Amino acid sequence: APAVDLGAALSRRAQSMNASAIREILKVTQRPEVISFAGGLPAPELFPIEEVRAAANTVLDRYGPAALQYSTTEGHPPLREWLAAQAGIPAANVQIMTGSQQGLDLLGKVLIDEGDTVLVEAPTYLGALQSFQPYLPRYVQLPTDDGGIDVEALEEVLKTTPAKLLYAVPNFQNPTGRTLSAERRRRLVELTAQYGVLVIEDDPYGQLRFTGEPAPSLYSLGLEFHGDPDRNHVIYSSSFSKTLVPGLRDAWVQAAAPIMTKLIQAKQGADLHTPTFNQMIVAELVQEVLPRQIERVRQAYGERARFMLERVQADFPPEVAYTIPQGGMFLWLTLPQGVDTAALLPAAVERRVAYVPGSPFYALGGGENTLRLSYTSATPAQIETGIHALGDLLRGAL
Ligand SMILES: Cc1ncc(COP(=O)(O)O)c(CN[C@@H](CCCC(=O)O)C(=O)O)c1O
Repeated sequence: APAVDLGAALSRRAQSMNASAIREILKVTQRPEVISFAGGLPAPELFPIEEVRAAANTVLDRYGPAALQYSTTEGHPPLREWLAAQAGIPAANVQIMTGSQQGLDLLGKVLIDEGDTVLVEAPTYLGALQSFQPYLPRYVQLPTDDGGIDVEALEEVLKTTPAKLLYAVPNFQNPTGRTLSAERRRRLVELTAQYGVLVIEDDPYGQLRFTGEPAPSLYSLGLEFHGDPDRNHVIYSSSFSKTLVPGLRDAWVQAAAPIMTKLIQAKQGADLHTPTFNQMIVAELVQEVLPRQIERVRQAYGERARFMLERVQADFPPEVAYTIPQGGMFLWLTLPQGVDTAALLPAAVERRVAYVPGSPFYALGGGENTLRLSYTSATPAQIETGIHALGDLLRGAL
């Protein structure tokens, strides 16, 4: 039979796609003997399993077959209404997503034309790069420091470079753990409004603050600036993955009507709707269980972050720089130039410890001497052992 050249059949979009470093590493780190600081996985031992079991039963008792039937693309009304009330906006401006990863993919689909300039932090969340890549943007990297995006540099870029959108993770950024300061948030919202640049505020970690003072979301600053959710140039994306559980794949986007209309159409084409049963379960949990769970994980993650920082200070060579997060799941290491953290990973896994090499978090490459550590899914004992092993490895590599 004649062979068909299947590779040649792939679309240009498909040919531009690449694997997620995190997803690939997770396959390796599933081995029980490996202490993984790689995936931003919530602590499994803290999952509210009994509460989810009870909610599932309540949902089936209350809704019966409707809990297992097709439902609307926009999302389960009680869940949308609860989210809208939390944000102080109409439910029409809230769209449920199947994980905020789907939100990023559909926002890429409805906003990015080939060659559009997309401004991203250096480094930024590699999952966003993976979602945007198939729409063939032109990335421009924004420099960041301990206060997050350098808004002076942003202004310089905007003066010379027309940009379609800016993607930012202002709270406890993935991968650096940094937080955008309040005054820089105001400046960023003003500048992007002035130059007509849409902002995607990706905020799955906002509730996981364990120290310092909260700053207003870019979305709320945009609302203040425009006075109307349907004129807000800031799009907000968040998720129940880090505050409740990731496996139910429940998240949401807040956007102005012209964008929301297209997001819904894109979602119709993607998965029709987020699983009905999962949405109803989450809607059962948001009133009482969610606030308790947030307190629980904030406490636990704060302890684990402090412990990991203690161990890093004790066991790592002085040449290693690290960020000090105020919340979230990550801290970010910068090693001396010339160290290649991707090349070091196999030796780390041999010592039964894993991390995410930093280079995939840079849209335009670089960062070979950086790496990301997550402290949330390791117990204090595992943190002590894993950081000690990593310290030995890094000392040997310098
Ligand atoms: C800034 C940011 N935006 C969206 C997501 C996706 O979270 P969900 O789809 O809402 O679960 C994430 C989740 N990232 C984690 C989880 C990915 C884990 C995995 O690929 O299994 C990580 O960076 O390790 C994120 O950090």
